[in-house]
Amino acid sequence: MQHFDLAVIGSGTGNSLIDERFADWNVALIERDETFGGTCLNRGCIPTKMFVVPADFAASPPHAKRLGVHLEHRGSDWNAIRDRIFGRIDPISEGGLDWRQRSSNVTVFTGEASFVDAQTLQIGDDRISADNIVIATGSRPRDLHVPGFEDVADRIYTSDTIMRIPDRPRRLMILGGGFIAAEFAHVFAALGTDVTLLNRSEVLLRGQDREVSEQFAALIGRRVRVRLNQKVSSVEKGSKGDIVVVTTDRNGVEYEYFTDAILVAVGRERNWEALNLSAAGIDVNVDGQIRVDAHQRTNVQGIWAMGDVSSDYLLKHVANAEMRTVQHNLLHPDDPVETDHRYVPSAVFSDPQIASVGATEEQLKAWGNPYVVARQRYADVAYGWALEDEGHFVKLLADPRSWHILGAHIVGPQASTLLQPLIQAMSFGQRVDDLARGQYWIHPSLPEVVENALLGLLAAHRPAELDR
Ligand SMILES: Cc1cc2nc3c(=O)[nH]c(=O)nc-3n(C[C@H](O)[C@H](O)[C@H](O)COP(=O)(O)OP(=O)(O)OC[C@H]3O[C@@H](n4cnc5c(N)ncnc54)[C@H](O)[C@@H]3O)c2cc1C
Ligand SMILES: NC(=O)c1ccc[n+]([C@@H]2O[C@H](COP(=O)([O-])OP(=O)(O)OC[C@H]3O[C@@H](n4cnc5c(N)ncnc54)[C@H](O)[C@@H]3O)[C@@H](O)[C@H]2O)c1
Repeated sequence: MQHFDLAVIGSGTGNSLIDERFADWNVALIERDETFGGTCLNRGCIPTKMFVVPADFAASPPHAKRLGVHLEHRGSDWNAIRDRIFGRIDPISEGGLDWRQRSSNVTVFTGEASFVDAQTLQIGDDRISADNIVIATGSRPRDLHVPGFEDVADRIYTSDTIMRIPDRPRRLMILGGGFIAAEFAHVFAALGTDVTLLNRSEVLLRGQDREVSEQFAALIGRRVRVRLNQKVSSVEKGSKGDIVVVTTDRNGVEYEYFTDAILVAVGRERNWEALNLSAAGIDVNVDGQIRVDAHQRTNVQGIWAMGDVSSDYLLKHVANAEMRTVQHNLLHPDDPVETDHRYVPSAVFSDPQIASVGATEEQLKAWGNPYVVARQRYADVAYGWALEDEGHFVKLLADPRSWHILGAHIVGPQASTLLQPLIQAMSFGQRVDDLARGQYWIHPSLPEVVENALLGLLAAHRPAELDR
């Protein structure tokens, strides 16, 4: 049996862990998928955003029209878009595997890892042991079981498969109302597909500040058919070779939709089952989330976990932060660090785009936290006039005692970019007044919408002690 200093399970964020500081370590890297590099690179963040950019172009004519420019979306070449994206990504994945296979200190195992005991892993016919084991096995699309799915299985997709389809469907039914549903609704609608977004609950992007999710639903609802509070009860082949989706609302009323393809986007499951965690005595929550402490340690000495399989956040920047914690703690066992999960931002790259960090207004109310709130419309700053903006805004929540930002929520163009100074302010404890007036804001740039939101907070609620 081969023995290693370190075994890493999963080639997504797990692969990034093994940097040059581990050159003296004998490392095993185990990946069960034929594709190397994990979700973000191959079927997650990166390809989706590479689809969003052409979609943004395709969706631009109505925006341009408001400015007096007559553009026409005369069609998009799905094959060209898809092949450009994967023509860039696939070589990165293949090159990454090739490079790893040639590294002198890393042995790549292709196969599914499962624990034999706390220091031993079985991978197919190979059995290896390691002093330290890092679990970075990520997550996968959650299955949805609907009567009739098996009859149209060749036209049911998940985020893993839909980006590589040979032809863009004329009609697409998206099941779910979260991040993935929101992003693909934009992509396919912009490129010309007739999209229906069907969600079980009454809220899209649940978990966002309520005003943001309501505005998102209103704006995306102009471009795709949004149906809330409906559950799919069955699916069958239609007489014209299409798919008939039968849904039921809360009152038991049935509806029928006709579509050419279905995208199931109802959340993700953590990849824990195959690991045989009980053989190593590793604690796991009921939903398969491996339990870790702030140092990314599981309850078993020498076994670590990071990323989607253990994190509260299924986000790549969080997986990366957790990975840096594990790296440090492996290299400096006497000086361990913790992952900072205080201000985790996220963005939904749809149209409209959404970005947020910190608490929502609903959470602050529920927690009984005192707060002040300000809203700033894009339409009321100079760059918003240039955009002839309609319906986008920044919403800020702050603590009226400390004047620290408690939550920031943006719906509109460049939301993810605009949010960054607010994340920085929260992370470094900057106060609203310092952030607003302690620096220049370039005029007349779009970030003035953030500046004005900050000034709005102060104008509405400025305490006397902040007057200078
Ligand atoms: C469509 C989509 C879009 C996304 N967009 C964004 C975005 O814009 N921004 C963002 O921050 N996040 C985004 N995410 C989330 C992000 O992709 C994930 O949070 C991140 O990739 C998780 O990384 P990971 O290393 O934990 O897992 P993964 O990258 O999934 O890696 C886990 C690897 O482990 C392998 N594996 C699993 N079990 C075993 C086993 N037993 N043995 C061997 N190998 C195993 C898997 O095959 C996989 O390759 C998106 C996700 C999806 C699906
Ligand atoms: N831009 C980004 O950062 C980005 C993009 C895509 C995905 N992600 C990550 O991936 C995660 C998964 O995305 P997602 O959109 O699949 O999940 P999600 O958790 O964001 O949303 C799941 C949706 O499915 C619905 N749902 C759940 N079970 C259902 C059922 N049985 N029937 C019908 N509807 C059901 C929920 O009501 C919800 O609307 C996200 O939470 C996010 O962390 C991030």
